[in-house]
Amino acid sequence: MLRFPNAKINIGLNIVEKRSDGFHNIETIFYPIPLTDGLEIADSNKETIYNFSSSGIPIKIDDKDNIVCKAFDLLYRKCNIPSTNIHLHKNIPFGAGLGGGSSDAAFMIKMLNEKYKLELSFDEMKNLAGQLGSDCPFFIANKPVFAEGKGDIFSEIHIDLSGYYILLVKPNIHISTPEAYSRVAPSQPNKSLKELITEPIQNWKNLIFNDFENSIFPNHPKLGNIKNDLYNMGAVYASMSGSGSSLFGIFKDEPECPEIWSECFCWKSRL
Ligand SMILES: C[C@@](CO)(OP(=O)(O)O)[C@H](O)COP(=O)(O)OP(=O)(O)OC[C@H]1O[C@@H](n2ccc(N)nc2=O)[C@H](O)[C@@H]1O
Ligand SMILES: Nc1ncnc2c1ncn2[C@@H]1O[C@H](COP(=O)(O)OP(=O)(O)O)[C@@H](O)[C@H]1O
Repeated sequence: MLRFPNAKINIGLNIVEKRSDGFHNIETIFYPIPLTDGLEIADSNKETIYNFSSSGIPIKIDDKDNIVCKAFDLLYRKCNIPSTNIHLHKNIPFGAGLGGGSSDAAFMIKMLNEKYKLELSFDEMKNLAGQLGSDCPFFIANKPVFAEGKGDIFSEIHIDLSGYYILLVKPNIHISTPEAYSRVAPSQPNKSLKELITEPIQNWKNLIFNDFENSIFPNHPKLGNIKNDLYNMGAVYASMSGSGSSLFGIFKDEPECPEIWSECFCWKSRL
């Protein structure tokens, strides 16, 4: 079974308050984008519970620390799963605010449920995903939502960016999510993002912001410069995604990836 776990962008991100469990309540819009990894599972005749291999962008961690293996382990402990071969092809940059690892883990849960007919309900899969990371539950349904709480309480929204182009730029800067949260002073937004997102996209530039930008741009001016460049290139809306370090622009006409970003990961697609 072969599936393609996709990345997400955050359109707006308010860090509302620090919680007693150390996490933060946030408000954000999760929007899936068609930049994908490849994840394959197949029957194995080995004795180990899984055999993991990977290709594409190298992640220098032990196999057991890879979140797809953690997802497999979680289901193995709960359900009756036979030995499985797992192959992950990594294409989504990590430490990028694109949720690639979270998506791999959520897809692993959905794929095991389908392949081995585990009959886990949507809510059961969402709860299991929540044990692996705050961003994981989103990828179970994987459609645009307004998210609250840790990023795991969803309500439906109707935004449709189809027909627009996205240009994504990820410079060679790695930002750790826990560190990014530790540098932000939480505050209640004046107006909820759920209301602001109903404005036409042309108005988002002056209304919808990612709170991480205020603490990250001063330490990494290159990121703020890329956001300005995206607007100068004609983006209708531009922002950092999640805790960075990728930036995205939404364009009406197909953009080009300029030469100045030849050192960066640069990707574009029609939405
Ligand atoms: C910032 C966001 C925005 O979508 O995404 P990324 O930039 O990582 O993609 C998410 O909130 C990241 O979610 P995720 O990457 O799954 O984080 P987790 O593994 O659950 O948590 C890593 C650490 O981040 C902090 N954390 C995470 C989520 C949250 N709502 N509050 C937090 O304070 C905690 O310190 C936690 O120990
Ligand atoms: N399958 C995986 N893909 C990406 N990162 C992974 C994976 N498994 C574990 N990780 C670790 O999780 C961290 C965060 O990855 P990811 O969720 O893709 O990025 P981000 O938090 O920027 O959205 C990485 O720095 C990496 O060390």
